Amino acid sequence: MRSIKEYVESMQGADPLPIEQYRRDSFGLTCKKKLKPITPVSDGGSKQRDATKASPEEESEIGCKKLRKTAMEDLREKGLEECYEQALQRDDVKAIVVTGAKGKFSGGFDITAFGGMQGGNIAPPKPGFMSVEVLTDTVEATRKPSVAAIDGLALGGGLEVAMACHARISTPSAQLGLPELRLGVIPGFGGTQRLPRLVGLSKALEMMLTSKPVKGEEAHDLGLVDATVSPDELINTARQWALDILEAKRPWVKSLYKTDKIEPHGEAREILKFTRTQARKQAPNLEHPIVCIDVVVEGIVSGPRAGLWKEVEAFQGLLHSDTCKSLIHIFFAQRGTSRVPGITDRGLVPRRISKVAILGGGLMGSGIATALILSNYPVVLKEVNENFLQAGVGRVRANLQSRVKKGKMNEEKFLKTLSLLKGVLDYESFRDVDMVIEAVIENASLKQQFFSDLEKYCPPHCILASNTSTIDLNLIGEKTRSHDRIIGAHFFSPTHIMPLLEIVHTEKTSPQVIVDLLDVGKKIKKTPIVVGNCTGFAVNRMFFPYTQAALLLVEHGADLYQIDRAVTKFGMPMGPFRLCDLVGFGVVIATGTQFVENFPERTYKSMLIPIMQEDKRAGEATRKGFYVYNDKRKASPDPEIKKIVQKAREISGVNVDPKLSDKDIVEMVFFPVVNEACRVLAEGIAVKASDLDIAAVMGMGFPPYRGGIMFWADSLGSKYICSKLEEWSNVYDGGFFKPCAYLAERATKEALLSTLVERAKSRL
Ligand SMILES: C[C@H](O)CC(=O)SCCNC(=O)CCNC(=O)[C@H](O)C(C)(C)COP(=O)(O)OP(=O)(O)OC[C@H]1O[C@@H](n2cnc3c(N)ncnc32)[C@H](O)[C@@H]1OP(=O)(O)O
Repeated sequence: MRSIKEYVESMQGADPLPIEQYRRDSFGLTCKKKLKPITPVSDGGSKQRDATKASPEEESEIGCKKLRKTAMEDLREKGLEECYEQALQRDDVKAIVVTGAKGKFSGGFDITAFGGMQGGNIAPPKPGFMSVEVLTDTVEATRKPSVAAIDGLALGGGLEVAMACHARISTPSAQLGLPELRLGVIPGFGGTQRLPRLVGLSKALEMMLTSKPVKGEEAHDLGLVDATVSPDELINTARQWALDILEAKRPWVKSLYKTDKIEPHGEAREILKFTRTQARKQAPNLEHPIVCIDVVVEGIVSGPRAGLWKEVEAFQGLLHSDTCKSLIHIFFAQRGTSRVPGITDRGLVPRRISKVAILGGGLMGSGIATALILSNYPVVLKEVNENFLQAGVGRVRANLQSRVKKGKMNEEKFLKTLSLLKGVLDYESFRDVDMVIEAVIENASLKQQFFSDLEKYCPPHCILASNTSTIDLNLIGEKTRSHDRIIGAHFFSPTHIMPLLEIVHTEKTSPQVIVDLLDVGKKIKKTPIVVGNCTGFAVNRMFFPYTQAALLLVEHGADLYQIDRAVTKFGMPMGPFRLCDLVGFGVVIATGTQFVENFPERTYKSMLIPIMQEDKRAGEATRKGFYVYNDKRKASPDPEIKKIVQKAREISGVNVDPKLSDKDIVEMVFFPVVNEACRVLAEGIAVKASDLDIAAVMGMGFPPYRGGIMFWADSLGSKYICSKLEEWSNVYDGGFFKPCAYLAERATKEALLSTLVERAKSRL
């Protein structure tokens, strides 16, 4: 018998491709490294090469240049298909191992190519080329066995290639998943058909609908991979496995035709019914989860080949949907937030932050402390007295315990993480910290005092950050001489969960300090947006008209519960009144006052909340706000509210309008938000519109499948939005609805709001 090397051609480095650089490879999947062509393996194991041909590096260079063409041209020119053709033709190749390089398998199809196909710049692929012709009729159907050797990520198209192989070997830490639904499409290379046949309907639907990957070990338990081995053993095990298949020592499995994992008929029907109901309930505005279920069903009912063709057709349709365009925009916008012109392009290297201090152990301070210790930062938490300190430390402990309860953390890790927290009552432990985050109540003079203390006790290099959500940072730092190291680190509650971090800088904040905080933000797994200094910064300022518009509408006759229902139906996690209850009327009034003082010409002064306070209502905490709350914090409309609203209407003396439709309500609530977002952009508070999209999605819960506030606005058109605002501005007193100059100018040109052509100098 000949040696393994003589039989097996490893396609290592060829296809599918490693994830590291995430560039488009020659068959449309993402890769980092340049491609290497197939390298024949001789008897002695040494590599042979035809000297008349280009070196592997030269060839891969050519391959990479070709990548700039269309995804499908690339696919046809030199990709999996061609590599397979070569491997199938060669007599010395008896079996095939498909793998990535440098510990990565594949991140899936190149998402940038989606944009090209949507815009018509990239020719759409021939229907079924990859899923039927290449993967099913070549890779899976061929007479030479293929084994996928998976390390690192195997996502989307990458996993779909692996599933077309006759076996899969992975490392225990590899991550395998089909996250296409997160992008508004469904798996398009046969994943909807093969995954249910490998892991069963129930798990396959869960993996696709949640987009969550599984680790190698779980994948093994599920039957998605056939064995897990260490990275060192991966290729050899895969080679041996392929040989074993060839020699009939192991089964030659075509996963497309497996049936043993699909649940029995009755059970399958129940699973599908339940999943469909859940999908409709959880995402009533989304079509693609239901399409995904339909495609899976087609395969079960009419056979996997029919399922494959339905998948091809459905994928093409979804690719051009608004949902897909929006979600792809969000994917890239999120990754673009850490690229800050004038800051991150200076070559600055983030300094090491070894220890952080937090001032104030309330809800925000304890949440920030939790986020930091979870990422292994030692934290000093200071409070003013023992009681407050114990309460703060207790909150951190409770945050961690909830992770233990959910199985996200074991007891040992819990104790180790908590040991990183030190509670103190004085500033002594601040002498060697690299960063302080102040998280005390929103009171400018109190904050000024604290910052002047910090300047005395902290080392001169220490970053002085404030978690203020509205107060001007220049005011906070007024009594210090440390303006270059003062920065805003605005977290969102609940801090250890919410993904957004708004980094606010003044004209004097040093770029190094911004780069340092960006790095900390990344390490604690937050998405940072860097913005300029003003009242409310970008997120709160942009969204202050959200509540204001809702109050205005109620005083003008709208039903407040209808407003909340219309806004939730649009896709927000909760309506403006439910949000006010959650935040508490104290905070709503405190932040509202900042806006009334700073932007008097465009704030709507409603009496509704002060009257509610007189009625001893403060929001959810007091179980009474716009809603009443039971023991389980379930909100129910309160019939008593009518009287309070009536009183507010009488004080305002406004005319009551005819009934508004849900569409009117959504527009009247969100167009003022768009208007303020335009101001924020025009003033240079935000560097790019896509940052505001991410701020809206991650800070306010704006539905990502609408692409964020500016992306959504552009889908409606600046002219339409401006005309509506003008119309309402004429009907309602005051400047609340008045379109800003930027919006009006865009509307005249019928231009996009998100493309900045001429704008005020960026404050960065
Ligand atoms: C037909 C098929 O069924 C369709 C498909 O395969 S659709 C694609 C399915 N794959 C995915 O959805 C994976 C998307 N990518 C990810 O989830 C994450 O990027 C990841 C887990 C792979 C890596 O995460 P992480 O290490 O944090 O790196 P991250 O910052 O996200 O990405 C690094 C770079 O790669 C890019 N990138 C990542 N995946 C990409 C992809 N599939 N296509 C194009 N670019 C991609 C990012 O945009 C980013 O670019 P930048 O440096 O210029 O900003």
